[in-house]
Amino acid sequence: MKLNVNLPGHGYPIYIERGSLTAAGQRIPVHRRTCIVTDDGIPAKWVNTVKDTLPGSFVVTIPHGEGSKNLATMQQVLEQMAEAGMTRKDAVVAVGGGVCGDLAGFCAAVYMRGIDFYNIPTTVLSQVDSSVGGKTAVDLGSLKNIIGAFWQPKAVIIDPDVLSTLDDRQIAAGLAEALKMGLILDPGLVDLFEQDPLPVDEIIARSVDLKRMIVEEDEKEQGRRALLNFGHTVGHAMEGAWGLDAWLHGECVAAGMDFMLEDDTLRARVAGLKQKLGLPEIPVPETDVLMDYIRHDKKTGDAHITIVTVAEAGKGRLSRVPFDEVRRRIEARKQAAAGEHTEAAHE
Ligand SMILES: NC(=O)c1ccc[n+]([C@@H]2O[C@H](COP(=O)([O-])OP(=O)(O)OC[C@H]3O[C@@H](n4cnc5c(N)ncnc54)[C@H](O)[C@@H]3O)[C@@H](O)[C@H]2O)c1
Ligand SMILES: O=C(O)C(=O)C[C@@H](O)[C@H](O)[C@H](O)COP(=O)(O)O
Ligand SMILES: [Zn+2]
Repeated sequence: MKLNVNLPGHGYPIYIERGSLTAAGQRIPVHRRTCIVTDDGIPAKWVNTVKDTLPGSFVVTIPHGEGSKNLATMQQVLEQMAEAGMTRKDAVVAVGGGVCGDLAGFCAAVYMRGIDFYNIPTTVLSQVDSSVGGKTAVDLGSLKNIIGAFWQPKAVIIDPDVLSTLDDRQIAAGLAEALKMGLILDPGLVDLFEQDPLPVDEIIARSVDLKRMIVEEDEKEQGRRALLNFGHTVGHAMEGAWGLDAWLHGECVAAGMDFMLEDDTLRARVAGLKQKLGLPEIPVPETDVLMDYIRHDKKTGDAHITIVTVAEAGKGRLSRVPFDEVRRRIEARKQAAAGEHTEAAHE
């Protein structure tokens, strides 16, 4: 299956095909030098399959995990690109999850003020969400994605076969972003999560298409693209507050959605789906700590913040609210959770 992201002057194809890794060389034009950025948790067989199809390519491997998504690692990658003599005519190819893709894409965006970038996502999360749309970034301390650029890839190659080596925790965390996509845009996608076994290929294809659609509509997040931030306002804060490698991004997004669901029946349904996926219950940090992180949310301005709420599956809503509305929501959920625990103890 091939989708096209139609953007003025810099549109690109997304290939979704089992086995497409072996054909990467047919999708990526020959460059003089191609820097493949990967991490040390990604099975070598996937990286070598790509490398073997790309003449003139070399591999730069970063340590796995969110702890690598920073300026220090980025500098090391850029130094290796410079040492290899890469020019403006060369390309960066990410083979990995969202960490590799975000960091490699940002390297491509700034190296000699911008060179070609290709994304080959190898996690569920990166296949359903991060590989498409051109958000590239690194973290600053424990503040998520504070330094970055919009830099669209030239092509995205999604091969669901690579997920065969991914562990269950990572699969669940990636599916959380797909569930997010359904909750804001597509009730039919949410329904897919009720099926057994989970129709993972269909979930991937449908999520990617939704992402394509919203990126075409609002490439630089001036409006509706912010819907994709559902669960992230509190989720990013939880990620930072517990330390970036304590919980996975997708797990925190799943936890963060709870604060922004506006209907009890839907909240119960989502809780059931999260449990079915095996997503963890993440303890909620101190409200003041969360609020300190939320002050750095990219949707904040002066005393207000844009939040994404969902009252009905498929109907995400953006609203500009006073900053303290987020505090109120966090406190309200904490109180509700405390009440549920007391009730359970009395049963
Ligand atoms: N740019 C965007 O639009 C966007 C969207 C969503 C998330 N993100 C970012 O993505 C990051 C999370 O990405 P992620 O969930 O892919 O995590 P990740 O990149 O850390 O990958 C997860 C782990 O899986 C391993 N791995 C990757 N592919 C594998 C495979 N095929 N088999 C076995 N192991 C494999 C990696 O080594 C790593 O340890 C976060 O930094 C988040 O902020 C960005
Ligand atoms: O593509 C987008 O737009 C998203 O918001 C997707 C999110 O899943 C992703 O985590 C993104 O990096 C968060 O955006 P940020 O601007 O808050 O960093
Ligand atoms: Zn996300």
